[in-house]
Amino acid sequence: MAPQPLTPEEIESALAELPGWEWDRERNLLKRSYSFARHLQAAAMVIHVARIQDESDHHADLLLGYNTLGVSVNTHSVGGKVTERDVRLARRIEEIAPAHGAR
Ligand SMILES: C[C@H](O)[C@H](O)[C@H]1CNC2=NC(N)=NC(=O)C2=N1
Repeated sequence: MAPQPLTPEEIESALAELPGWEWDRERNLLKRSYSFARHLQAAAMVIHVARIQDESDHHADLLLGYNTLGVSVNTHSVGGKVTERDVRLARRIEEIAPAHGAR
């Protein structure tokens, strides 16, 4: 069943428990930027996030920089809106970020 787009209140409520994540209202997506001491730490996190995304069949856009990793996500199947699937992916990524040295 297609996930329902979240209301602004639901998004803000979810973000309250996702430090560092923002709702880009213009592009209607959730985003977070992580920074690292070393490039390879950022690159290693990309692989881990990719595995999580394939497991959950929900994929963010990832932007790997010198010592940064940008994550932005919404749900394509409902026309690019923020749903519970995006919040769930953000929570999973937050769970693994500290072990990668992400700040
Ligand atoms: C066929 C496959 O299950 C779908 O295309 C999945 C893949 N990953 C996805 N990722 C995101 N962000 N939104 C989707 O609607 C989506 N759909």
